[in-house]
Amino acid sequence: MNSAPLSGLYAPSLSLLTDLYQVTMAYGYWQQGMQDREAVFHLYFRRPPFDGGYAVCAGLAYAADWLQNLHFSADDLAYLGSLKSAKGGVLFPQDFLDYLRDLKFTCDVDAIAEGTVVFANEPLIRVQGPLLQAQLIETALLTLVNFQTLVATKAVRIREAAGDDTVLEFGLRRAQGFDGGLSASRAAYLGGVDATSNVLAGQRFNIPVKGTHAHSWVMAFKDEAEAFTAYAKAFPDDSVFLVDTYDTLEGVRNAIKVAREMRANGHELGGIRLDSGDLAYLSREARALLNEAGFPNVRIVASNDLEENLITSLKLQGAKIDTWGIGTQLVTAYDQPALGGVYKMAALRKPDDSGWDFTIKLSEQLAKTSIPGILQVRRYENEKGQPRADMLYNTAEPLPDQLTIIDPSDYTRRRPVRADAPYRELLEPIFRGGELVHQLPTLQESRARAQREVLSLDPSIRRFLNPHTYPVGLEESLNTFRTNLILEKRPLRPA
Ligand SMILES: Nc1ncnc2c1ncn2[C@@H]1O[C@H](COP(=O)(O)OP(=O)(O)OP(=O)(O)O)[C@@H](O)[C@H]1O
Ligand SMILES: O=P(O)(O)OC[C@H]1O[C@H](OP(=O)(O)OP(=O)(O)O)[C@H](O)[C@@H]1O
Ligand SMILES: O=C(O)c1cccnc1
Repeated sequence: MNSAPLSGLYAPSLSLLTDLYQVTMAYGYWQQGMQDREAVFHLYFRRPPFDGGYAVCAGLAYAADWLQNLHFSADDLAYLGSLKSAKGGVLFPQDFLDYLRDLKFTCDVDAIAEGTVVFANEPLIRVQGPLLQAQLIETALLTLVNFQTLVATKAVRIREAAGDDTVLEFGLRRAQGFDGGLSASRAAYLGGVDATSNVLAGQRFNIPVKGTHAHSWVMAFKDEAEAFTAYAKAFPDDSVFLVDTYDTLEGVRNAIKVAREMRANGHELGGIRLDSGDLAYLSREARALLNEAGFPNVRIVASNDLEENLITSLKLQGAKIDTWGIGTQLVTAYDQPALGGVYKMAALRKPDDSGWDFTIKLSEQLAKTSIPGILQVRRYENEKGQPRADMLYNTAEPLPDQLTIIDPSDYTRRRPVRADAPYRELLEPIFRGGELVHQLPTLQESRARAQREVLSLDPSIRRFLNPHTYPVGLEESLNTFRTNLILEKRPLRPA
């Protein structure tokens, strides 16, 4: 079988990271002469993940990087040129491939900063530019933002449950392939974990790397104590012993024995790790043994399919765990493996260039009907900077003096906005005319933002169980316009 070398996966051009239909539509638009008609698209999700009250957005740095490098290489074009139609002719003619070869990304992109708390229906990214380009980038934006937003949100929840304890991400081996593992490590760090076991993520993103050792280390020696002694010899100041290979509490006693030897040589054992059994009981017993032996500072690390609800439960059970090692549940977002973010067209220049046609995708469910316009998200905050309500409005239309926010699923729920209410506009310019115009924050800055933003949310929105719904509504004139557009587009079916 002809298999491409893995080292090619991160080659400069990833422009084919898309669904075929983006390219077939691009050809169709080009054939129709519609390629440069200006269009506006929004990327948003319809429900916060994990039945939670919010999400923390992530993935913009990857998306910006992908957009900056968007071009079709000779290899890409050769591949597209090799695709056949059902009748055996070429799928894409040479003159279209020539067009793609010369294509330069020229769109405007506005986006919400990574680490910002976001809610259903809010555009995380708005793209405005030539229809062909704005459409072509859909799949890549979705794959990059959906997954990282999902994992960052999961990490925030785990951080909430762990409080001030240390959280380590151990997921690479269980992640969805190595790109999934790499972007999950990044998103998990953005969401608040303290370190990762993923060394490539450490190198690429400057994330602290940490770890213990595996059961195989213990199995490789005559007995557990010998294994611990050997590990301590290799890492006299960085040892955490995995104590459950044979019998956990016996393992703790062996760890104490070796810790005494280490102390005699001027070193301190860093910690022990529990990886099976009743973690509440075993951690309490282990703590007692360590304390009695004069090792109150030896940390207790726990792992084994942990997630936010288990951490909460273990804490309620009085577990004495200082550090949580979390793999599978975090990097695969186990309880909700996809965010479900979508990318919908919201405006198209009229063919005669005389203004905008605002576009809508209808659905049987009002909640799934898209929002037309060139949208901005305005977040109203109280004096302490705590979010109170978000308003989506159409920047292509003048705003009335008196603003009212309408719940789009129930127009009787309305909130007048005080004229002096402080607010922030969340979408900020990232690309103008295809040029990056924004100094993207470092991962560490986005992580700090996520922590600040989550803390500023009301606890009723942060709680895991039946969280309060944060108010996100449409500015009244946008809501009226959308309602009329729905009525105009929906066929009248006589009873
Ligand atoms: N006190 C506890 N309360 C609730 N859940 C717990 C507690 N202790 C451990 N768990 C969790 O229970 C799940 C199953 O643990 P189980 O005991 O079946 O696995 P195990 O002991 O690790 O088995 P194995 O040796 O096969 O790995 C894990 O997700 C673990 O984190
Ligand atoms: O449970 P997770 O949240 O996914 O965390 C990662 C798991 O990966 C390791 O187990 P594994 O059995 O793969 O290797 P080991 O022999 O080192 O325990 C580790 O011991 C954790 O249990
Ligand atoms: O360092 C560890 O303890 C570790 C790393 C990966 C997976 N599980 C545990």
